[in-house]
Amino acid sequence: MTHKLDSNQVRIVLCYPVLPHHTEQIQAAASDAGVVDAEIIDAGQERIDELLPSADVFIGHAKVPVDWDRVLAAGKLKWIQSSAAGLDHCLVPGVIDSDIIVSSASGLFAPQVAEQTFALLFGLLRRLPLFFRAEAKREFIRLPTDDLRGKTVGIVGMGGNGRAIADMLSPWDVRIIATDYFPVEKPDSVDELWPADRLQRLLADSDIVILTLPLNSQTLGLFDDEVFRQMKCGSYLVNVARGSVVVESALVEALDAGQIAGCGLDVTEVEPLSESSKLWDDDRVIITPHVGAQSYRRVDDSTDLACINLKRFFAGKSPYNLVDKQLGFPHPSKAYRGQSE
Ligand SMILES: NC(=O)C1=CN([C@@H]2O[C@H](COP(=O)(O)OP(=O)(O)OC[C@H]3O[C@@H](n4cnc5c(N)ncnc54)[C@H](O)[C@@H]3O)[C@@H](O)[C@H]2O)C=CC1
Ligand SMILES: O=C(O)C(=O)CO
Repeated sequence: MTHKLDSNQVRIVLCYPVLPHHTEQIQAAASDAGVVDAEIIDAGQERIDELLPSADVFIGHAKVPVDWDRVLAAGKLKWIQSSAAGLDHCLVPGVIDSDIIVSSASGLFAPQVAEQTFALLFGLLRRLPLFFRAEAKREFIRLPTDDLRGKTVGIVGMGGNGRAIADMLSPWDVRIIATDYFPVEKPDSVDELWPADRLQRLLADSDIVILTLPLNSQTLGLFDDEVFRQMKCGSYLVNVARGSVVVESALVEALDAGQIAGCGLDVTEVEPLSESSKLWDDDRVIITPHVGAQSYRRVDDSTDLACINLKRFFAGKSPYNLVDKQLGFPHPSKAYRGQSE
């Protein structure tokens, strides 16, 4: 498969929070890749909709609405290197049906997402929301807390994030079970890896369920009333994937019914979460504002991957994390796992 563009004049439009040195790094990578005249434009969120139709290559993650029909009608865009692992921002039907190649940041933020998962998990088990609220009122309340050790942890989605979480969890004397769409290459840290359709079995066994699967047409609203009823009574849920995988009204009901003991949410159905949501006031809930990947390293790491993939793309090779657009995520054989070339 060759991805060489017709012209040596290539316009690369960026839409993630780059600094001038990131733009220079991309310029140098394009030059190393043999592009004679690369024009790098930092569109930012403000100008992405205006500039995307003129781009040959798009690197970034548009958080504002983009007129994809206009982009497709212009017929110029060849490749999207998403600066997010989730592709809900760009995998619209027109892009899926087009020849545009899409590659993702899958797994790139796995160490940070794993740490975020741990923060949420320990906060829940050690009842930090309750104690923080008491602290704010100068109250001394002493109540028992829960333990991680001895628990069964079920991870739904064994991609970059799921694997990093399992590796970080494994020294903690826990049993780790997981499901994945492609249940291949079971990591040593995982006790059992099952296909995605064994979710019910995973839920029945797990004291803690961690969501690390992508949002796509199959996973939208997956955690509904019925799925919550399949969870072990008194178990915990941590969602570091996408809010819309969970039906929030069903989650609130599961908490009200005591079906689940608590949840840690880095993501919600609508972001920011509505002011009127019952979840805000619940001592068994921790909400963080979608910061799993928001470490100081993020832009550097995203730029490094973009540069590696630029060289591959212009050499006619598949970029790492090449997305299967019908599935909505990369096949594991295409995964970026820190390769330098
Ligand atoms: N909270 C945050 O800041 C972040 C959230 N994310 C979200 O987490 C998701 C996962 O990220 P990565 O691990 O980097 O992506 P990834 O593409 O490496 O992994 C996704 C895995 O889920 C599996 N999968 C797909 N459908 C499934 C199903 N129905 N059941 C079980 N497994 C299924 C895939 O086979 C793949 O192994 C992203 O799609 C994104 O939405 C990613 C990074 C940061
Ligand atoms: O990479 C992703 O998908 C994220 O959600 C990061 O913010």
